[in-house]
Amino acid sequence: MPISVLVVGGAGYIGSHMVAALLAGGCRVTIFDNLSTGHRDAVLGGEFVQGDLADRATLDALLNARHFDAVMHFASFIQVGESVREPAKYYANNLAHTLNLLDAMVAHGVHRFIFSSSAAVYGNPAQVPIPETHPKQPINPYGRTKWMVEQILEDYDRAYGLKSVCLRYFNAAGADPEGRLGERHEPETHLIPLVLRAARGRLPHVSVFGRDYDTPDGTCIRDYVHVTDLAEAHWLALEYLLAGSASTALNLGNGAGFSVAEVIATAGRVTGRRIPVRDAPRRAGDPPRLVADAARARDLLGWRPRFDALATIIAHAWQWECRAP
Ligand SMILES: O=c1ccn([C@@H]2O[C@H](COP(=O)(O)OP(=O)(O)O[C@H]3O[C@H](CO)[C@H](O)[C@H](O)[C@H]3O)[C@@H](O)[C@H]2O)c(=O)[nH]1
Repeated sequence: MPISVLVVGGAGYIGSHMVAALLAGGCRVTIFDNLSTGHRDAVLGGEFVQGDLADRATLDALLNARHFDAVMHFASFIQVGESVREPAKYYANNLAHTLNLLDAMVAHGVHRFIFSSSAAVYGNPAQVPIPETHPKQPINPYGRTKWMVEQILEDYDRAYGLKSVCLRYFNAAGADPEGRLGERHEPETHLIPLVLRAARGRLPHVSVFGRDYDTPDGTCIRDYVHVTDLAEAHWLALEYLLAGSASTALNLGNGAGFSVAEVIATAGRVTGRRIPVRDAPRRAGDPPRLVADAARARDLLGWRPRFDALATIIAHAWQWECRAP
C-alpha cells in the first residue's frame, strides 16, 4: 500500500513542492486547497479537493472517504505586517481553522501531523544561531498563531496521542531545480523574488528596508533555505512519524546568515543584471538577525540541505522568474 498523505495548502509555494516530492516518492496524495489560496496549475498530480478549513462537514466527508497515514499542513497566511493590521484574519485561518483540522483528524483516527511553523516563534532572538530551546516570544500575531498551534499540538499529543513534527522554517526561498514550480505569492513581499523582478525590469527598483541595523553592513540578516530542502525535511519527518517516534519541533535553516545587501549583490552576480535599489525605512517587526541552529533536524531526521549555497538558491529562483510572463 502506498503511503497516503493529505496535503493542506498543497497548491501554495512550499506545499506544491512537497506534493511534487511525495508523488515522485510514490505516495498517494490528496491536496486540500484551502480558500483557493494556491494555484491549481502548480499541482503536478494527485487528487485535488477545494474547500474551506472552517467547514468541518467537508473535512469529515474527506476523512471518512479516505484513509490518510498523515496530514501535512501548509495553509497559513504569512505576512507579518498584515497580521498586525488584521489579526482576526490570522487567528481565524492560522489558528481556528487549524484547530478544526486537528479535531477532524482526532475524530477520524488520523494521528500524524506535520506542521509548517516559523522562526517567527522566537521573536527578537537573544542569540544566533537560534536553538529550538530558545524562549518563544513572538512579536506579532503571525508568530503568535504559529506558537499557539505548537502548544496546542503538545496538549493534543498528551490527550489524544496525536503525534506531530513542527518544522520552524527560517526564510524559504528558491524554486524547483527543474523549473516546474516556484514562488508566486500575491502580493509578493519576499526579498528574493522582488530583487529578481527588479533585475528583470518588472519592478522599477527593490527597496532596502533599513540600513541602520546593528549588523556589519547595517541591513537585516536572514537564513535562506531552499524550498526543495524544506520538502526533503518534510519527507524525513513523515518517515520519522511513521517509525513511531515522539513529537518534536525542529528548526529548518542552513545556519548561515546573509544580509539584504549580500542577497542583492549575489543576485546581481547570478543574473548578470544591474539591480536598481532604493533605501527605505525599516519595516515594522523585522528582527535584525535570524539564523538557525539546525543541529536537531540533522541529528533526529538526518536532514542535510543539498542546495545550501545562496547563489544556487537565487539561480533556481531566477530560472523560475524568467519563465513568468
Ligand atoms: O522588499 C523588500 C523585502 C524584504 N526586505 C528585507 O529582507 C529581509 C527578508 O524579508 P522577507 O520578507 O523576504 O522575509 P522575512 O524574514 O520577513 O519573512 C520570513 O519570516 C516571516 C516571519 O518572520 C514569515 O514566515 C515569512 O513568510 C518568511 O519569509 C527582511 O530583513 C526585510 O526587511 C527588504 O529589504 N526589501
